[in-house]
Amino acid sequence: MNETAAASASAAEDGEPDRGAADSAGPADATDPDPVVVGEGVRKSYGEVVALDGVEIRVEPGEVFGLIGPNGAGKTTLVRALTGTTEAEGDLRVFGVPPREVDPQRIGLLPQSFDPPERLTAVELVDYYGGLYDAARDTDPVLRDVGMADDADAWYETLSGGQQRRTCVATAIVNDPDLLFLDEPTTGIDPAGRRSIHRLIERLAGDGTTVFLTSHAMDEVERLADRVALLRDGAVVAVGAPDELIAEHGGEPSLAVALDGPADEAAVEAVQEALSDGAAEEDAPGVESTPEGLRIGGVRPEEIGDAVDALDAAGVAFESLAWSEPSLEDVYLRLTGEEYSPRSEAGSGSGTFDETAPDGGDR
Ligand SMILES: Nc1ncnc2c1ncn2[C@@H]1O[C@H](COP(=O)(O)OP(=O)(O)OP(=O)(O)O)[C@@H](O)[C@H]1O
Repeated sequence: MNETAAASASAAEDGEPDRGAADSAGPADATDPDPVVVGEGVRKSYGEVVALDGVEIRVEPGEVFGLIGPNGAGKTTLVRALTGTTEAEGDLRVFGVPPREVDPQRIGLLPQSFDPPERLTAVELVDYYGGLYDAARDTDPVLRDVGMADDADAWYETLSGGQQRRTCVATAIVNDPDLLFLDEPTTGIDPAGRRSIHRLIERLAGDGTTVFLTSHAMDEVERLADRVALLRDGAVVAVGAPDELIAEHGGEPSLAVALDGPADEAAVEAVQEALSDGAAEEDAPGVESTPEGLRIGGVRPEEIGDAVDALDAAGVAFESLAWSEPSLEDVYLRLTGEEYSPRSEAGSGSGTFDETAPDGGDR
C-alpha cells in the first residue's frame, strides 16, 4: 500500500472524516481568501535526527508552491506531515483543519516512492485508486492526461521508470483533488515525459488546483512555481516568487570561460587587470578560477565583446564561452552553501559561444 492509500486508510481508521469542517473551509478556488496550507512551528524528529525544525509555511489557493532543498532537508517529511501520513508537532492546517481531518477526496498525493498493491495493469491501477474515493474521474481521460493512453493495458511492472511515474501521477489526480502534493513527480522521466507532466501541472493549476511540488529540478520549479520555499536543515530559509528570489539571492550574470582546466592565479590576475583597464576598481567585473576554466562576473550581454578583448589582452586562449543569467539554481546553490557550479549547458536566459563568434553572433 502506498501513501495515497495510507492517507485514505488513516482517515478511515480515525473514523469518518469531518466533512462538515472540511467543507466549511470552502472550495479551493482563486477567490477563497483562506490559505490552503498553513504550517507554524512544525517540528518532527526521528530519534536523534531533527527532520523538521520549526517550519513556517503558507500556501494560497490556486498556487503552484515549490518546495526545494538538499537531500535530507525535510521535504518529504513535510509532505508526509501535511498529508497526515506522519505526525508532527506544531500547528498544521490544510483547508483549515488538521491534516488527518481533511476530506481525502480533496487531496491528491504522489509520494516519492510508490509501491503498487499487486500485479496490475496501468488501467487497473488507476481504477483501483479511483475506487478508494467517493467520486473519481473516468480512468481513460486520466491516463490520457499523463500520456499513458497507449500503454494503458501494460503491466505496471513492465513499464519503463518514466511510464511508471506517469501512471503514479494518474493515481494522484484520479479523484480530481483540490490540493495536489507532488513529491518529485518527474524523477526518472525523459524530457518529453517531463514536458507532458509540466503541461499537466500548468493545466491543473489553471483550473484552480493548488499544487504543492517538491523537486530537485530547479528549471522545473522555476518554470512552474508561483512561489518557492527553500528548506535547509528542516527550516524554511527563503520564500518568494522565483523572480524575487533570483533578484535577491541569485547573484549577477556571468561569463563562463572554458579552458583546458582551472585557470591559474596568474591568468586570473591578468584577465582581471585587462578588464579593470580604465574602470574604477569597484566597477570592474570579478574574475575567479573554476574547475572548467574561469568565470567573469557581472558581464552584461553587450559587454561580452569587451570580455573577449580582455581575454585576448591577457593571452588567455579559451575553448568556448557560455553566458548565463542567474537562475533559481544559483539561489539554491548560494543559500544551501553548496559550491558554485557554473552551468555549462545553454538554457533559458543563457547562451553558448565559440571563439569564431566572440560577440555571440546573432543571439
Ligand atoms: N522514517 C524515517 N526514519 C528515520 N529517519 C528519517 C525517516 N524519514 C526521514 N528521516 C530523516 O529525516 C531527514 C529528512 O528526510 P526527508 O526524507 O524528509 O528529506 P528530503 O528533503 O525529502 O530528502 P530527499 O531530497 O533526499 O528526498 C533525513 O535526515 C532522513 O534521514
